[in-house]
Amino acid sequence: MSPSPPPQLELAGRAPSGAHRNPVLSIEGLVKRYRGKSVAANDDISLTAHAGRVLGVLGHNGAGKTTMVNQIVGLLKPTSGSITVGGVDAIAHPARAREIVAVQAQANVPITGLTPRKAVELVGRIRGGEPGAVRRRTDELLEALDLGPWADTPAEKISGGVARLTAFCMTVVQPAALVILDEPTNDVDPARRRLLWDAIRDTASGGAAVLLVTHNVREAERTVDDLVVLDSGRVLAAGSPAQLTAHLRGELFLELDGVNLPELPTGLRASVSRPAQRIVPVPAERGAEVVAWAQAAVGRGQVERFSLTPASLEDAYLELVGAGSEAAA
Ligand SMILES: Nc1ncnc2c1ncn2[C@@H]1O[C@H](COP(=O)(O)OP(=O)(O)OP(=O)(O)O)[C@@H](O)[C@H]1O
Repeated sequence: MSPSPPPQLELAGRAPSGAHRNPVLSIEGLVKRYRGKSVAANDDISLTAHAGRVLGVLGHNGAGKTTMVNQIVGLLKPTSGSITVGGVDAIAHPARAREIVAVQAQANVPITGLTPRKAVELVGRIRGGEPGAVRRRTDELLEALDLGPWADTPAEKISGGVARLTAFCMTVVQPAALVILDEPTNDVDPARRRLLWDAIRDTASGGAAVLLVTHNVREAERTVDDLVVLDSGRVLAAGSPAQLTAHLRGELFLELDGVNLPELPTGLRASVSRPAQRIVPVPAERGAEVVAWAQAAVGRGQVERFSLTPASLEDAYLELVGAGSEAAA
């Protein structure tokens, strides 16, 4: 049985209860066509981001995420549509809008000649922080991300992951109304990635609207309040993780790993089929039967490993953008 189609979901980041009436970022009908390209990189995107909330933007390679970010910060001029940041028309007045935005770009800013601590303090001072406060905030961030061992190491000797975390600290060392993070977890090890997700939540708790661009659907599920799923430049779905997965309630997902996978039980069909992996939606009432079937297949050596779990955001995402997504692999 294949999962039922996703319901019509409300448009991105709309305040769930009217509690967030003043969006920090509001995008309406955004279109960007690169010269010489027939397909729009952003095709009628609308979304809002609110203070105190994390808005995740999910989408696989080429979905149009970075194009959207570059327009918000004035690096690219939209073909049409509007972008309002803190009440300022960000297309007409990009410099004014940028004053209240902090961005961690996909590529790290080079900090050659500095240490992580010096780089973070320097940005804090450049952005108008008082020296003592910047020092304290830098210490706090370095500790929160367990960067102590590298804090005073020359940039030339730090790893990609430490450089990525340093770039995050540089972005949030001074408060900003809108914080944009473009793939902040790239290259970061699993233990520090958890710390980083906590730090991202703390950034929103501190009052910022956080726009988080990520491929990491599994981890984003625990961090974001609202989500926008982009595909081929368009908003495919938007809402909270609970809204996006609601139609899959009562559905379980069987994941099978092995090089000689057997035929599935009658009536079941894989939604993801890779050479040594299947992901199979299973109605909850067939759970016990399917576990017995999978255990028998393990006994015969046809399945190396299996799991049966409730639907996750990743399952909903795969259903939306298609199983071939690199993002979800
Ligand atoms: N400067 C450019 N000129 C022409 N086409 C571009 C340019 N930058 C991006 N594109 C195209 O626009 C589309 C969206 O790209 P974009 O980089 O915004 O996607 P993305 O979701 O950020 O992808 P990724 O996750 O790989 O960074 C792609 O088809 C890409 O090839």
